[in-house]
Amino acid sequence: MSQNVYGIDIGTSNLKIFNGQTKTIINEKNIIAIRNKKDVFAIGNGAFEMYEKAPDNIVVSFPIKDGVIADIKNMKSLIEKMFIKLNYPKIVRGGRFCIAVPSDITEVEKRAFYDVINDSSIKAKEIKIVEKPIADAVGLGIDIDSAKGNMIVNIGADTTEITVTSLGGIVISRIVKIGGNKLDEIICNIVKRKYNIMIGMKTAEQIKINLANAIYDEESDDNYEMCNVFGRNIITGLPCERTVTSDLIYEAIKEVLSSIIDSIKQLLERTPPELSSDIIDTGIYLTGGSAQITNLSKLIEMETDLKVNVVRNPGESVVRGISKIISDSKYRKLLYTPSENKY
Ligand SMILES: Nc1ncnc2c1ncn2[C@@H]1O[C@H](COP(=O)(O)OP(=O)(O)OP(=O)(O)O)[C@@H](O)[C@H]1O
Repeated sequence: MSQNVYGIDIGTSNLKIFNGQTKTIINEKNIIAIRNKKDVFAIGNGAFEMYEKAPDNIVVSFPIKDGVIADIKNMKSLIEKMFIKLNYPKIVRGGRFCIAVPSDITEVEKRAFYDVINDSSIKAKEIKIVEKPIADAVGLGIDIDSAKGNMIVNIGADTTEITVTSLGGIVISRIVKIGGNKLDEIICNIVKRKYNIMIGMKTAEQIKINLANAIYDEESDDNYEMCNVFGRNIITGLPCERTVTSDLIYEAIKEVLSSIIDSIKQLLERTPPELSSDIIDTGIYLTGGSAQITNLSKLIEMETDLKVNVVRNPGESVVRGISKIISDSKYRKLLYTPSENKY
């Protein structure tokens, strides 16, 4: 049966919306292009096309920074226009909304996510929020009411959220401000340092997706890969092309990956022993778009001696969880309304 319900995961890099009418998920870049400081020129994937290419009168920006809303005005405009673009405006009238929020942020920051819908032109009947790791757990198919402890590590664009859940709640959780964007940034830096070539963040992301490998064996030819990149030579100022290899990318990213693993180990050390034994049994669940880095799950397994589970399309695990939560009344207890604070 179709339902007038919508689930939203507002990430730093991607905006994911579940539509209960069509039972579909859309996943677009969470970015907006504003022309002449006032007109919304483009949103989502269309605005991302313009990123790092737009003339001075068009400002292309991401309204979320480090997992929290940095620009509420643009975030509201983006959501409103996204619903119009997806042709939802007629059906959302009177709809019920569920928004996922990071757990390790302040109540004021959580309230801002709620206000994105509440203060917009969308006429919602009900708006609830759910903690992201809880939605992640439901999306992973974990029995949320069980007394068994689970560790979920969600590696997104700006953040890594590490959480231990049990009995439908969060036992401990920590957000580290490191994710896929940090890797893109250091890939830009190493290409500049090594080859005197300036590349954009989009090119760096493509290099990461094609070449990043969390385990690199210098003795083996199997993991040696390369790709051609285009940029600007900082000495001549001219456009140029250059081959970048996987060993260079490994050297660049290995420290960032090891600091993520250190944070996982720190949370394991703080986990109550009874829950630790459950985690030994079930292993760690790895989610978020950056979980797709080649061999990252294997590296975490080697470093922690724990099994690591990765699901298909890990970047949509949270929104898959929200879709289940909002569609089934048995999950209603996981939803709440944040307190009305001013920010
Ligand atoms: N195949 C891939 N290999 C490596 N990284 C990838 C791949 N696909 C996507 N990513 C990275 O995943 C990140 C986006 O993941 P995700 O959608 O979970 O983040 P988000 O929810 O927008 O961010 P956050 O959780 O930090 O708010 C980006 O940094 C992107 O480059």
